[in-house]
Amino acid sequence: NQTPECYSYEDCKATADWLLSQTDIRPLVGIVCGSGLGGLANMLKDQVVFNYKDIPNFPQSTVHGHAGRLVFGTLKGRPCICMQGRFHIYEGYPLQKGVYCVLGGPSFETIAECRMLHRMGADAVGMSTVHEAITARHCGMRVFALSLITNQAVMDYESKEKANHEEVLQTGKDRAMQLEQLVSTIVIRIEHSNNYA
Ligand SMILES: O=P(O)(O)O[C@@H]1C[C@H](O)[C@@H](CO)O1
Ligand code: HPA
Repeated sequence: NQTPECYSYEDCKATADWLLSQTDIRPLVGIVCGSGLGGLANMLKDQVVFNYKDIPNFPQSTVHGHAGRLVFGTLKGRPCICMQGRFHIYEGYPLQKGVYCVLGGPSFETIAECRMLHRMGADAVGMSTVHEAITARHCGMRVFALSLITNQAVMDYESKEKANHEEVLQTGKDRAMQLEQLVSTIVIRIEHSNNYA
């Protein structure tokens, strides 16, 4: 296993599919065990254990005291998964990040603005979501936000492309079914977790 430049959706799906095919356990909770805390995984009953080196596309633990094992099992009857060893940016792994930046709108960003935002670390730009998330947190709500990336930001002065609302609406339509399924699944899982609380 070599550290890739980045992990694509396909890489991650291959890893997940492989793991799911190896065990019937479907974890509700994931626990990442840091230095010296790998023993937490020993609390799991009915363990199914994988060494990181045997898992397709999986990074390797390099830090002393990180066993490099993925442990499935149950904790107090609830299906869980423990990572005995985690990964750090200083080990050379790419950060799987997505920074959403909000601007006031209603006009789309200029090319100069897109370039500036990109340099500042933004991966996506929009005109919503952040305000709602801030307000909801202010009210003490737990927040999960999900943004569909509907169009590419135009970064090139030579480009003939221009962000437009028709494309945004079309992509929304194209992905509606997947989003409906994703959101329903998330809602079901939230109810499920709350039942255990
Ligand atoms: O409400 P959202 O964030 O989906 O709406 C976006 C922002 C603008 O109103 C419009 C741009 O196409 O879509
Ligand atoms: O390109 C965009 N910019 C800002 N807001 C947006 N909402 C959808 N697409 C965009």
